[in-house]
Amino acid sequence: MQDEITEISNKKTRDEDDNSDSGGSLFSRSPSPVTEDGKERWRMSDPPQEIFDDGEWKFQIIGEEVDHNGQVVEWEDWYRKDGSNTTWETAETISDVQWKQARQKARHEMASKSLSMKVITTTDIHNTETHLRNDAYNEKMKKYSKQKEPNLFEQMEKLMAKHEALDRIAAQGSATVERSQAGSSKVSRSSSRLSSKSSATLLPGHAESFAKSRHPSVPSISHSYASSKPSSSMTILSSASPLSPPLPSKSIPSLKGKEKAVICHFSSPECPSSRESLPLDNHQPSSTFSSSSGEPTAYKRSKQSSPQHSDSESSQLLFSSSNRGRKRSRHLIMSGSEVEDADIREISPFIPPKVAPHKKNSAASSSSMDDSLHRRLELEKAWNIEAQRMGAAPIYFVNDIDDEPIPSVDPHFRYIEKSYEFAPGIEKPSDEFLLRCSCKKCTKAIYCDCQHPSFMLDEKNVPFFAYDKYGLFAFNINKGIEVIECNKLCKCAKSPGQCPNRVSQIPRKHPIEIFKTPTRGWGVRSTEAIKKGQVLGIYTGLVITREAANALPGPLAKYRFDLDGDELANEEEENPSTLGLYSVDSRLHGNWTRFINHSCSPNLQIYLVVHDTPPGIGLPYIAFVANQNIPIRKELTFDYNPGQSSTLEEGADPCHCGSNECRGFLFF
Ligand SMILES: C[S@@+](CC[C@H](N)C(=O)[O-])C[C@H]1O[C@@H](n2cnc3c(N)ncnc32)[C@H](O)[C@@H]1O
Repeated sequence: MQDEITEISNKKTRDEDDNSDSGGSLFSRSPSPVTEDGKERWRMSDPPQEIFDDGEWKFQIIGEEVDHNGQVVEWEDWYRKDGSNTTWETAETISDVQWKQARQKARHEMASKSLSMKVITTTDIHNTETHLRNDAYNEKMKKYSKQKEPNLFEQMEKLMAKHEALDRIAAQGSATVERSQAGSSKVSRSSSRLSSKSSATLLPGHAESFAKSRHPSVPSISHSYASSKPSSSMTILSSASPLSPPLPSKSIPSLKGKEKAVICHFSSPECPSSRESLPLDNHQPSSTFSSSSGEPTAYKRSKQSSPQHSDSESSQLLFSSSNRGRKRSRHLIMSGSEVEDADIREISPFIPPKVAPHKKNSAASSSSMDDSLHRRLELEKAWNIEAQRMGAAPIYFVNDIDDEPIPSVDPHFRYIEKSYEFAPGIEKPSDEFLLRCSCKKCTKAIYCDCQHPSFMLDEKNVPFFAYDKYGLFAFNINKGIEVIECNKLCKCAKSPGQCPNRVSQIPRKHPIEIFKTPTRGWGVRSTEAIKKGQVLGIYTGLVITREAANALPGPLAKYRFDLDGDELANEEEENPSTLGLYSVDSRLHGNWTRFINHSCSPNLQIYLVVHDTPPGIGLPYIAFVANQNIPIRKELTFDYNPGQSSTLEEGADPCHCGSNECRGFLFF
């Protein structure tokens, strides 16, 4: 049999060579199925049968590509027993397929990565590999059925026990600190008390999907690309109150290996991080760091020991003492767990803000002051721990307008600096679908494989990058086009800073103040001047379907951002990348960008960028870039709806952007 196949394939190669000059399509190059002396050389399989059953066309796709013109396709990865490898297949003949060894291995690897089947809601069937995965998955399940079924409940119990153990350690740690600081200020005591613990919990609905995941059912082929049926995968979300992670303490287990742990108080001159970063008047929030002497308050403070900056305060983190110089890898230890992130290049300190002087000396006012201050510190702490873990500059809350200490965020809100969370039923496509390049340095887009599907082409169809050599956005693309950045799998990019085409992935370097405005709720500004073209961050949150987003009642839709790039389109312009499948909801997960207010004359604009999802599937990030030089502490704004005219529509709120070009109303 094998000889026959080899013979057929050799013959085919000879024939192809003979016809190699004929040009034209793959099919015009194929030899005639009949030889000159009238013998059958090879036989084409029949075209697909159009079987309409309940209105569905039943066919299966073998391999990764199909020809849209309905012509015969030759496949590289498989052959039939008779040696042919052409065309579409009906379900009945599919068992005949022999996978080539390398592909077989790849399929099994793909299937073994996950027990759940990915269902990608996309019209792009080229990328779904639906049959391939389905088939490989079935083979794998057949193999598994002979083995002991993995008990996922047991695994979950183990996981929960582990988290409980960590909680106990953290609780003991906090108690140790509390005892050792008896007599210190109220703020530090209450911040210990309010520190919460982390535990793993199954959210409502997940228990069911978890149980299902023990006997996952393989979605049918037609489902896989005809609908966005939720997959049976399980999600365990940590319910650790992100607002108050446990305080690190001296009783926390030490660093791995030989490195010695030192306690770093941000306000202490001993702290490597504070020494590097001070004095940084740009990094200080306006109301909290004004200093009459002109010397930055935070710097002055670092020289004195204040009870407000005691060990138990939120700004306490542990760093590895092996740090040398600025570009080192640090170990950041939080609540007994160690996070190592070589990408953390510049850790800016979270410096506890100055306490405003008490005007009234009554116990009541001082306790409410403590409470406000405490709430602000807690939120700043939670957000900055996460921002800092991602190597991003600090975030502060400032209110010079009234007594509201912080914006009202949901108690379960979780800060995410630079990625999406996905709602149950929506899965992030696996990294297998990511493009990758093998350039050493991505100096020219034309040589960078990541740019092949890009629409960023000049008039000669030559691709170009979206950023200039200084890492600034070049404003050279049509609105709505997805910028394709290199990703973690590319050869060029060991870390975002090393590739000129990973700009939106570089940790944010500008500190952010979330401040109360007189008329627009809370807004955003930076404590540093910002250059035109500087990319500031991406909108993060929970990815939900468009249907779910449309069902959100008005007030809840405030933090919704549709991933269709409509905000980029002008009235006259068609948006080329409108897929409109998903929205991002930043009510429960998100970052500082959720506070960016609208202006009819904005100083930021947005663009679409992909780096950890494939292009063209409706899951880009929304990146914010300065469209002009922005002075220090000027409010950062973007236009929520650039195509909107100023005609009043029902439900529109009055716009208070204050611009001369104000269109008068806010539209969503
Ligand atoms: C995404 S939120 C921005 C953050 C918001 N200011 C807050 O305090 O949470 C959008 C909401 O902010 C308010 N907002 C934003 N820009 C505004 C403007 N130019 N005029 C009036 N209200 C504005 C509106 O209430 C709007 O629904």
